[in-house]
Amino acid sequence: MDKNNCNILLKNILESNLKNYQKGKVASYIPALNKVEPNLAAVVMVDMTGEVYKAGDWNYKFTIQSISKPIVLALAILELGEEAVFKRVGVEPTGEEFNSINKLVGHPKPFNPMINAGAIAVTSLIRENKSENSFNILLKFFKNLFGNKDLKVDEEVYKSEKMTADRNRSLAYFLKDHRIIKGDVEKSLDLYFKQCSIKVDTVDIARASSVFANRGIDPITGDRIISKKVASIVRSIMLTCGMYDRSGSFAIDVGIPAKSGVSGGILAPVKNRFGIGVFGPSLDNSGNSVVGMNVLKSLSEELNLHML
Ligand SMILES: NC(=O)CC[C@H](N)C(=O)O
Repeated sequence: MDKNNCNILLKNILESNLKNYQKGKVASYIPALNKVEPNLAAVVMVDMTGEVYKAGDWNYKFTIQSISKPIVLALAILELGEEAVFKRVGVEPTGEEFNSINKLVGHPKPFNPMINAGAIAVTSLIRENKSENSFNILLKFFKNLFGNKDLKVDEEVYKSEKMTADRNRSLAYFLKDHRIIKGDVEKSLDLYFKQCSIKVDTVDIARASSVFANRGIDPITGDRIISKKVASIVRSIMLTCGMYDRSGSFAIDVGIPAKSGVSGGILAPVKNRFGIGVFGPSLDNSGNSVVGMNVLKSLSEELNLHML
């Protein structure tokens, strides 16, 4: 695709969808997230030759939040194998909010790894080894997958979440009581808060997305980061569960696997075509970026990206 034309297309799509930020709200249940300007917006695409197209506030930094969930899922499967991971977490949608406790009662194995309960269970599987603590193992994998050696934790957001995470703490202790989490609960929670607080920009999100789109190979460096099978598992779970209880309507409208985070990012890999990252901090009531979803819908229509 001609680079100039594609950059213009992205700019036009972003501008025509920007006003939708007024239909949502910036997350405030983690107090440090509430400081952002609601009308920031960005879209970045990486194609399978490694070309990068971008528009808007693409270098604005935000915390990755739930977009870390598919990444840690990939790491856990690589470290422990599919069987061990899916013994602790399922692969079915819940139709509930991302931090819901409802479905755990009577069914302590979390429904899927994209909701908080399932993600905390997956994070608890990342164990330290003789030479490295579990956060370093996790961060090293993120740096590799994002092609960015400078990734680090936003300390303010990390502390803010840690101090206000009563819901996540209750989910984790419930999982421990049912032996879904086996180790130290506070350690698993701390690792989860840190993974959610890693600072990224929309280019980082698009690059990580391009690895999933390119079936495990980074299109910019040509390095294999994850196996084809792991890329396929993660894309599949994103399609059915990545947008929480909007996943079904998002699949109909947009037709691209996607994972959102409460700071406003969405990672959306289009197999064999593009890694897409979008950003807009104003959220709908399911916790998904309003501008981000609209931009993805327009892109899907303009570039014929719907998979079904
Ligand atoms: N949907 C999200 O991005 C949620 C992530 C956030 N850190 C939480 O656990 O509540």
